Amino acid sequence: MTSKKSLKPFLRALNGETQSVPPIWLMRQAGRYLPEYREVRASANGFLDLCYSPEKACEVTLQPIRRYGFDAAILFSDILVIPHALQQKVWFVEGEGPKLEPLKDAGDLSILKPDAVLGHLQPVFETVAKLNAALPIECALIGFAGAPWTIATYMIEGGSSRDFAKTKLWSYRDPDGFQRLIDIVVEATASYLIAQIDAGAQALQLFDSWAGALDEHGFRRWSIAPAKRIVDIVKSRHPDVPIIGFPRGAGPAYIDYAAETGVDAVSLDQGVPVAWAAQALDKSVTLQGNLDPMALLAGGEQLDRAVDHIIDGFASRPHVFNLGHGIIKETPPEHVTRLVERVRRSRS
Ligand SMILES: Cc1c2[nH]c(c1CCC(=O)O)Cc1[nH]c(c(CCC(=O)O)c1C)Cc1[nH]c(c(CCC(=O)O)c1C)Cc1[nH]c(c(C)c1CCC(=O)O)C2
Repeated sequence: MTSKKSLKPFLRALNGETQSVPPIWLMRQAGRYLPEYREVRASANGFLDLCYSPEKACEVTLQPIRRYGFDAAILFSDILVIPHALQQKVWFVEGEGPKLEPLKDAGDLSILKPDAVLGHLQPVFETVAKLNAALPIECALIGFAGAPWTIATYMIEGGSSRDFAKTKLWSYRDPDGFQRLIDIVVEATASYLIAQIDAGAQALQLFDSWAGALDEHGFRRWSIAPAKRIVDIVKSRHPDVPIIGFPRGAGPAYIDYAAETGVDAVSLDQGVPVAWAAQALDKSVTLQGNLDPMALLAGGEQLDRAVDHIIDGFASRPHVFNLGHGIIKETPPEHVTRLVERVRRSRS
């Protein structure tokens, strides 16, 4: 039997424990700001090949753990492996980001092959199993997926987008057809996350990176409702594995997300005021965040001040220190060293 005390610090925070020094990990902690990542990346046959090569994916996941001793490792993969596993065409262009052959309307949904998903993703589960064996005992392993709304934006826009016009217009003009796409992604994502836990993931994060683009009604239907269904399905199989929700840009709607989806924690973007979140969000929910990635890139005393503000503001609640969004690739690795030392300075 594992007592609460013997849990890793990161899992203790997700379990609702307030700690004098919060555990820390960073979104996109494995990536191009690290020279050792760039070296492995150059040896792969493109970015997706790196995601599907268990040995290499395991190596790049471990790199930031070796360098900084973070409290959690996040599986190295990408949210776009789900459209790819559904047999949509997905590729990455150097310097431009992801490209997909876009779905135009509900008539294109027959392209998607839900039965192919788990077979396609076997290499990812192999990476999870390797990591589970390789990670230091005090370091937790996070599995993840994109939330259906965010995944749908890539599937419909064919890549990154500024205004999500095609996706939003589809959702307004043909909500039933759009719901069918969301349902396909919900089912694929829930089985993908369950398989990650079966392979050894100890916590999950659901990235709804573009939740902030939705209006009030859209947020309920396309962000909260699908997240709740995924949480329900995953928890029916693995009730004890904590889930972090990240409805980036949700603003005051973070309150509804935390209360209504069933997640154990929410990750806050840097736009959320610390004092507001600390008092307004359900006390049973662990808060993660929310340093501005640009403050980390800038470094220096302003970084220290921003870190202290977050640590102090969340001191009376269970908290996981993180960024408000992914680390920027120009960030000097020494700034991350400074950040980790600052967060842990009271740890003896
Ligand atoms: C929207 C999104 C994506 N991917 C992800 C999100 C959600 C989080 C967020 O909002 O940032 C999530 C993601 N992407 C990656 C991880 C791995 C684990 C980690 O956080 O260290 C995770 C958790 C690796 C990656 N995913 C990507 C890279 C860089 C690609 C490379 O090495 O060539 C990495 C390390 C590529 C990617 N993947 C995606 C984009 C838009 C891009 C291009 C942008 C960029 O180049 O930074 C889609």
